[in-house]
Amino acid sequence: MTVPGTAAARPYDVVIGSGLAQAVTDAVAAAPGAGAGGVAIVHADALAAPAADYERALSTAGLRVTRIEVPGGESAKHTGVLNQIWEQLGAFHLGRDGCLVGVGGGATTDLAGFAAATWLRGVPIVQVPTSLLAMVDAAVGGKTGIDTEAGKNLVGAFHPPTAVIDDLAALATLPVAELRAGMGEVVKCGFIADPAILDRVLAAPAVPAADSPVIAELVARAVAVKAAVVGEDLTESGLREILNYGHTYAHAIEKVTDYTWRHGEAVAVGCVFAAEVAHRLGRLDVAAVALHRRAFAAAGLPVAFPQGAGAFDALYDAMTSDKKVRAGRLRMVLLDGIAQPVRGVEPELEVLRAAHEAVTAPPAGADAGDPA
Ligand SMILES: NC(=O)c1ccc[n+]([C@@H]2O[C@H](COP(=O)([O-])OP(=O)(O)OC[C@H]3O[C@@H](n4cnc5c(N)ncnc54)[C@H](O)[C@@H]3O)[C@@H](O)[C@H]2O)c1
Ligand SMILES: O=C(O)C(=O)C[C@@H](O)[C@H](O)[C@H](O)COP(=O)(O)O
Ligand SMILES: [Zn+2]
Repeated sequence: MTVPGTAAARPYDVVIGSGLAQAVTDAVAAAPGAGAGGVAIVHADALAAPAADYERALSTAGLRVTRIEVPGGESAKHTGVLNQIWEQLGAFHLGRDGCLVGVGGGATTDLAGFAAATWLRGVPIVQVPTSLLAMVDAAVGGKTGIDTEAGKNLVGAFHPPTAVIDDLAALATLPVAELRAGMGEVVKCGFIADPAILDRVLAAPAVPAADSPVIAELVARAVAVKAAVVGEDLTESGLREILNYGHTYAHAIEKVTDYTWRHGEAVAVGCVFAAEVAHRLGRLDVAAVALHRRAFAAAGLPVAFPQGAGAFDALYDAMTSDKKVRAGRLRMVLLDGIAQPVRGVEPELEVLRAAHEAVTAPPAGADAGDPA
């Protein structure tokens, strides 16, 4: 699959398959500079074994290679870890004709991508996502960045990769709770653009096995949604905002829980929150709101945030850091129907509060609000 080029970026391929080690070496060879200035593999600690395999293959191809290990997960999206990467790139003398390779979940590809965007004011990166979430979303589209005290992803750059290698074999070692979290972004794509995703998830309510054809189909469908959008609007000046469906509330959940909620879990509740807002504005009917709860729950995801009960002010404060805010006004992506996203809706505070109450009340007779 190819992500179309824009005025600001070249087109690039997202290769989806199993056993794609050679594709990583080929992608580095095809990047501008072909890795001649050195190749630095930035990988999460849990991915040391595949990173070592890529290192061997790249060395065998005659390239100078180093590995930079970072902690897996959100805690690595910080200036301290980024600084260590910069120091190691300096010691390795990675040149403008060098290349980074990002290996890990979305936190690692966001971090490695930002290191690539900033080192020497920008060097190529080949992204090798190893979580479901990173394969369908984080590694595709060029949003890179880190978190700050003020909030999530507040420092970053648009820096598209030169290739993305989605090796589904990597999912074999991914903990099931992480696989489930990745379904949050997959189901989001179902609501904003591809209802066939919702049909698949509802037809078999369980997290699909990592090596199943269902996962392969869902990855292809979700990547197609993302590729089409970022191919039209890399820098989020318009259409790309639809990929942020559910994220206004999701990022607030992540911040107020100190990132103990996984991103994909928070996105699931954030989409239910957005549906509740849309319902109160007369945009979505009760059935569409219920469909949100059924689809995310079918994928094993939370559809409520009971811990947030009474915490509206803290969540609202976090929501005001949302990048879609303009002139101090919170702007949301909502739906006018399934696969009919609308951008730039400015709900009144009382609507937000009511939607918050609807998602913080524990669902009757269920415990679907707690992440695993
Ligand atoms: N840039 C974007 O467009 C974009 C899009 C969506 C999400 N994101 C970001 O992505 C991050 C979430 O990504 P995530 O859900 O992948 O979480 P993550 O990167 O935190 O990974 C979760 C854990 O799984 C481990 N892991 C990853 N792949 C593994 C594998 N194959 N085997 C064993 N362990 C593995 C990681 O090292 C980590 O400990 C968030 O920071 C979010 O903001 C960015
Ligand atoms: O690619 C995008 O654009 C998205 O909004 C995809 C989101 O799933 C992703 O979590 C993104 O990192 C959020 O970006 P932010 O600009 O709200 O920080
Ligand atoms: Zn997201």
